[in-house]
Amino acid sequence: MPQFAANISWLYPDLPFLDRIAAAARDGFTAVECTFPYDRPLRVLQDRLNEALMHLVLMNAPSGDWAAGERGLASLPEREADFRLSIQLGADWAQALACPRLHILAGCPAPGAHLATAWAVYEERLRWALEATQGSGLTLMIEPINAHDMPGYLLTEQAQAHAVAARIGSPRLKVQMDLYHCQRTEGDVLAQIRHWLPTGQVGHFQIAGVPSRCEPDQGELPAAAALALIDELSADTGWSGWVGCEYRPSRDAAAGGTSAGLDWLRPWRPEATMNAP
Ligand SMILES: O=C(O)C(=O)[C@@H](O)CO
Ligand SMILES: [Mg+2]
Repeated sequence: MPQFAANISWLYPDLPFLDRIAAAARDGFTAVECTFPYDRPLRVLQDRLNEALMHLVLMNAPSGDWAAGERGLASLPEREADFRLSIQLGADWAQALACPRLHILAGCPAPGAHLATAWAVYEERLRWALEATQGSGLTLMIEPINAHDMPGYLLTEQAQAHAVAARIGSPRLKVQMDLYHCQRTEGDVLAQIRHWLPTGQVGHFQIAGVPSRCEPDQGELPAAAALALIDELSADTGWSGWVGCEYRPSRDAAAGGTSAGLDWLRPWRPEATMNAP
C-alpha cells in the first residue's frame, strides 16, 4: 500500500500552519511534508510534530527570494554563496526535524541565460550539496516542475532529472516525481511511473488533480490507476517511499474543507480513522 503524507503548506488552508499537523493526524495521516517551514519557531514545530506523533518526510531547502520570482538557486551562477548557505540552513532544519528528504529547487535561469552553463552549474551545485551533507543521512531531491506553473524553471522533464541523477550517481540523490507536473508536462503518467519507478531513482511521489491542482480524483489524472500501479511496482521492486498530497483543496471550510475532500484516499487507507464521513 502506498503511504501518504499531508502537505501542510497546501492542505488545511483555513487553519494556521502549525495547527495543520494535528488536523492531518485527525484525518489519519502519520506523516506530513511542507515547502518552507523557516519562518516558524523550530522548537514549536518540533513540539507539534512530537505531540501529534507525526513524521516530517520532505521539506524544501530555502529557495531564494520567492516574492521576487526566484524558484531556487541551484542553477544560478551568480548565487553560489547564497546557494551554499541555503543548503546548510536547510540541512540543519531537516536534521533538527528528523526529516529525511530535502528538496533542492533548480531555479529559473535569467531570460537569455546560456542554458548549457545553467545545467553545468546545477550539476556542480548538487555534487557540492551531496558532499556538504555527507554523513547527515539526508537524501537530496530534485523535482521536474511544469512550465505553466513555474515559467522558466530549468528542470521540467523526468528524463532530465533521471539523467542528472544517473550522471551524479549518488544513492543520496533522488527524483521527486510529482504526478501533477508530470501529467501537465509530459502526459502518459502511467507509462512514466512504469518506466521510472523501477530505476531506483524515484525517492518520493506527489499527487494532485490535473489541471486544477485540486483533489487528485478531479480532472484528467488517472489517480486511482496511478496509485494502483505504484502499489504493484512497490511490491515488485521493494520501493517504500511516500506519496505527498500536494494539492489545493476544492472545498472551503463551510463545505468541510480538506477533510471532506479526502474520499479519494479512503480505498488506500482502510485502517485509518479518517474524519470524513
Ligand atoms: O511545486 C511543487 O510541486 C513542489 O513540490 C514544491 O516543493 C516546489 O516549491
Ligand atoms: Mg511537487
